[in-house]
Amino acid sequence: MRSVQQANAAAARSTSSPTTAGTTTATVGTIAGLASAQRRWLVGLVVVAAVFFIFIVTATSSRSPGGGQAGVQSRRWRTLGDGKLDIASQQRGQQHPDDSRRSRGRRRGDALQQYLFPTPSNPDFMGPKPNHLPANAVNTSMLTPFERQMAVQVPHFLIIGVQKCGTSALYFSLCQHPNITCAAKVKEPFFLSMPSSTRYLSAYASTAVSSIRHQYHLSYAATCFDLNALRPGQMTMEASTTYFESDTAFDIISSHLVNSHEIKLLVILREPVSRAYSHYQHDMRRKGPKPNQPRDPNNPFHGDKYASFISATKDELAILRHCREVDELYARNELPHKEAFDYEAFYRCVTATAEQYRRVNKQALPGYLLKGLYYGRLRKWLGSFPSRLHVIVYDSFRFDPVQELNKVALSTN
Ligand SMILES: Nc1ncnc2c1ncn2[C@@H]1O[C@H](COP(=O)(O)OS(=O)(=O)O)[C@@H](OP(=O)(O)O)[C@H]1O
Repeated sequence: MRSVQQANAAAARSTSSPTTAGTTTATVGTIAGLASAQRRWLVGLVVVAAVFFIFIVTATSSRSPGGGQAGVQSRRWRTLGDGKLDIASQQRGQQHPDDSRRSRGRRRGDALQQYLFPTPSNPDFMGPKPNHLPANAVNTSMLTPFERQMAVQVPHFLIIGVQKCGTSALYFSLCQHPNITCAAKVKEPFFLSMPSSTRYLSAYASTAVSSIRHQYHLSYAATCFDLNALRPGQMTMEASTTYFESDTAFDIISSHLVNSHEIKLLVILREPVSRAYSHYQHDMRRKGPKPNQPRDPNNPFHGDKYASFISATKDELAILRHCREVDELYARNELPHKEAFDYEAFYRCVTATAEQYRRVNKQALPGYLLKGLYYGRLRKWLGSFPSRLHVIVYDSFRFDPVQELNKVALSTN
């Protein structure tokens, strides 16, 4: 038997065959030949390019688990300048769990919203100064041209109210129109009745700086709409039932939006007692006691006051009666005023007494009956926007929706 050393020596001889050795020698000879032919610079260049290429590939893959595409994406996100939102993780090279195009658009819109209309949780916001945006304001020029074009599409028409008058049915019916894009994030964004909207706008009201108006529009659109879902050339719509009775919304629409935009307003009104009862049922469903759950003593909707519609409307009815009596005194000339029925005075009395009630009881009235006093508000809106406001009667819409929708289509062109 051969020894182990003899076997290893034989194996070593067989692996370093004469053919391989010959090839290696020939290659070395060729390179040496090239060098000797004064092409050494070419070889050097090829080696440097190869090393550079390997370095780039390694660096990109270690920064981004998703490969080169995610690397590009993280740079794109960084341009928004946000360090608090998901963008921070994008900067670290991590992809958001939901990284669809739609989701990215939504997050971008949220970032925009936070910078232009910061919430109390954003301590950097001290109120804007004329001609001076907050230092950390988002640079809206970083939006893509498509997003800019889409974002300035402030709603072409608004459903301004009234709560429990069929606004949802109206909104979703109009959404089915082929010329309307329903890209709303929510049906009721309440954007124009938010106090922060007035604060922002009032600082700029006198400056008439078009870029500020542009930013306002951007932020409004970004709040209402999923920017990626908007389509060029289509109308957009927003529905917030608080606008009808909100002075803030009225002021913004009349001082700002109507001057810069062909906006149309829709309001749908319902017989006030049915509206009141629908409103009461809505509140009880959301805030009232639930079966198999203990009653909360701190929740007024769990107490006796809201146990029935009659008891829930007792205080509001008392206010209406009180103000009506005041008016009858006017009518009998027992007060210095000579007018017969003075609705404005009646409405002022109701508003003032409801405000007094809120201060004394530290709680606002739910408005089951008071929200049905349409006349005072309607007069204000119609007085300012006679050609822009289209009024729909709930019963007509309920019984012949097609005809009413056609009238809306005509009124909004
Ligand atoms: N198609 C159609 N036409 C007319 N009315 C309809 C329609 N669909 C629903 N409803 C009734 O509308 C009431 C809800 O109104 P809103 O959608 O404005 O409510 S909300 O303010 O958005 O919560 C609510 O009234 P009540 O049932 O009396 O509560 C709905 O029944």
